[in-house]
Amino acid sequence: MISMTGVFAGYGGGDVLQGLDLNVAPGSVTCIVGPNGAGKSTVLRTISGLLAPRSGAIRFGERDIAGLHPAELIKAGIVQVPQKNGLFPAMTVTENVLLGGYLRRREKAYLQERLARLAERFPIIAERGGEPAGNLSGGQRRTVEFARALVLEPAMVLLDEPSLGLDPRSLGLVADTVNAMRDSGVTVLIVEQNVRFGLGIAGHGVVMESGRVLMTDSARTILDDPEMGALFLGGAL
Ligand SMILES: Nc1ncnc2c1ncn2[C@@H]1O[C@H](COP(=O)(O)OP(=O)(O)OP(=O)(O)O)[C@@H](O)[C@H]1O
Repeated sequence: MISMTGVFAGYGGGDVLQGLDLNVAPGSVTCIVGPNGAGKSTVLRTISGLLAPRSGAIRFGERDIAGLHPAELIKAGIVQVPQKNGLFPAMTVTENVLLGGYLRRREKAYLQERLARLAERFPIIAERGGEPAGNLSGGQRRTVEFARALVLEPAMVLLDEPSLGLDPRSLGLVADTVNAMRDSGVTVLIVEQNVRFGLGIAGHGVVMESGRVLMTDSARTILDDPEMGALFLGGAL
C-alpha cells in the first residue's frame, strides 16, 4: 500500500528521517512505536503531504506520491487525523464531520449519503449532530474526528496518537473504531506513545529510533520482546 524507501525529511534544522524504509501492507493495521523524538509523527506528516521529503521515494500502490500537496493526497485516498484539537468547538458535530468532505462540497447528495452511512456506524452523529462539538467528551470528540476522516471513503487513514488524553472507556471506543475501519478494508497506520494500546490494536508493529526503522514484525512479537521494552519503550510496557 505504502512503501517508503531511503526517505530523508526534516524541518530546516537537519533531517529527522534518516533514510527511512517502511512498508505498510494493504488492509493492515500497523503501529509505529519508539522513543520520543524518533520521528514517528514526522513519518505520518511526510506521507500525508504536510511535510515534503528532501529525498527518497514514497509510493502509494503504483503511484509516486512524494511531495504531493495534502489535498491531492486526500483525493488519492490518504487522510491524516491530527494529534489533537482537530474539531471546531463552536461548529456542530455534523458540520465538523462534513468538513471531511470539503473537496467534494458541491456534491450535496453524495455527502448526505455519506453522512447517513457514518451516522449508522457512529451513533454520536445521529444523537448529538446538532450540538456544538465543544460539548462532547474527549472520547466522543475523537470519534467525530474519525468519522470526519472517513467521509470521502479513504483507502488509508493515518492516526497520530489516537489514545492521547483519553480515559480507559474511550480507549475502547477508539479500538472498536480502528477494528471497524480494518473490517471495511481501510489500511490504518498509527503512531502511539501508549505502546501497549497501540500494538494491542495493530497486527503489525514498527519500531523506530533516530529517524530509521529498527525492527518490523507482528505487533504481538514486538509487544512480547523483553529487549524492546527495556531498550526503546522506556518501561512503558
Ligand atoms: N514542526 C516542527 N518544527 C521543527 N522541529 C520539529 C517539528 N516537529 C517535530 N520536530 C522535531 O523533529 C523531531 C522528531 O519529531 P516527531 O514528532 O516526529 O517525533 P516522535 O517520534 O513523533 O516523538 P513524540 O512521540 O515525542 O512526538 C523532534 O526532535 C522534534 O523536536
